[in-house]
Amino acid sequence: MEAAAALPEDKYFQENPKPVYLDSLIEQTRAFLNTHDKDEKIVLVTSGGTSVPLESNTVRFIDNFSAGTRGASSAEQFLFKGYRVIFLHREFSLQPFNRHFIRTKNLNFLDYFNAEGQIDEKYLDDIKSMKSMAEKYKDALLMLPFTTVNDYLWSLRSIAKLLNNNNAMFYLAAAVSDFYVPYGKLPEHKIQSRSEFQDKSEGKVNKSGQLILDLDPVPKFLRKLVQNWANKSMIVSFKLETDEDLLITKAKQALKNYNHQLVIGNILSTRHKEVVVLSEEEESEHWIKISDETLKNHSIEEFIIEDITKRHEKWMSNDN
Ligand SMILES: CC(C)(COP(=O)(O)O)[C@@H](O)C(=O)NCCC(=O)N[C@@H](CSSC[C@H](N)C(=O)O)C(=O)O
Repeated sequence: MEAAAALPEDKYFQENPKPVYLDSLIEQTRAFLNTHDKDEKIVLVTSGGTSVPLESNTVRFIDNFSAGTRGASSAEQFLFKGYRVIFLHREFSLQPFNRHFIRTKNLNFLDYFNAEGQIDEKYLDDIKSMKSMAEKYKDALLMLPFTTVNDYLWSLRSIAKLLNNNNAMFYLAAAVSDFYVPYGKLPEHKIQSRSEFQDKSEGKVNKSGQLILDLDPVPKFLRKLVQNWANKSMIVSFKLETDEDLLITKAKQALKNYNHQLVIGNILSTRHKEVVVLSEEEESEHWIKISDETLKNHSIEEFIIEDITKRHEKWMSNDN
């Protein structure tokens, strides 16, 4: 059977309804932009994985892996570099500053407190220092959540149109679904596990009780972002692979296909320790690698953002 062709980006937005909260997200973004000079450096950091609901009243969904570490840690580094940050993140994924106390090895929320309900002495300094940093940067950080790939695409397009300027950077670390169930094909109610209980029009479970998934490709929104929505901004996308043999080729292909400024390639299993930066200008691959020793007291995002912000300075001075 012929693979379904991806909807052209504009058609996607005609056929898949906007999230109910989109107008409020746009208002929040406008208000955030209005509280600062328009030529101040700003970055949209996307973070976490998008989900693909299988029913409108969602019981089942397909998720994209991402803890949100890359995005949340990068957001912190951008703030330290004087950027304002719009953090478009998967709801409940890791967040700047808070991330240091969530999903840490063998430590749960209540482990930070003693029997009297006070913060345990041994964690007090860390918590106080993170709290003061979160306070210091709170006015420079706008937190905007998404859940589904549809939430993400509508939000990205709306924010991009407001941000489009050469002092703005797009740092696309979110793990975005490549396949989805178009709104017109989405069953309204929970798919029944036994075919005799489901409305024949859903046809998701066959006679042998197998769940048959029929997903369409997500439109290649990166092209629209580069050529239209944010054509004045510097755009950094991430290429995620699990097979090392594919990484460089796929990252170069993305750069060629979309004509944006940077692709950061990473392998799922080594993403905390090494990435490769490929730019439209340089032919060579620029690897950023950190040792296990360095990783004890630093994050790779410190080195990534150091590199990326230097490139953005150049980009802005060339008055692109
Ligand atoms: C998700 C991770 C690996 C971080 O992990 P955590 O720290 O655990 O959060 C991130 O570094 C990354 O590669 N993010 C990007 C992953 C991704 O989905 N990249 C897309 C490109 S952007 S999705 C755009 C669409 N497919 C298109 O081509 O237009 C891809 O590889 O294909």
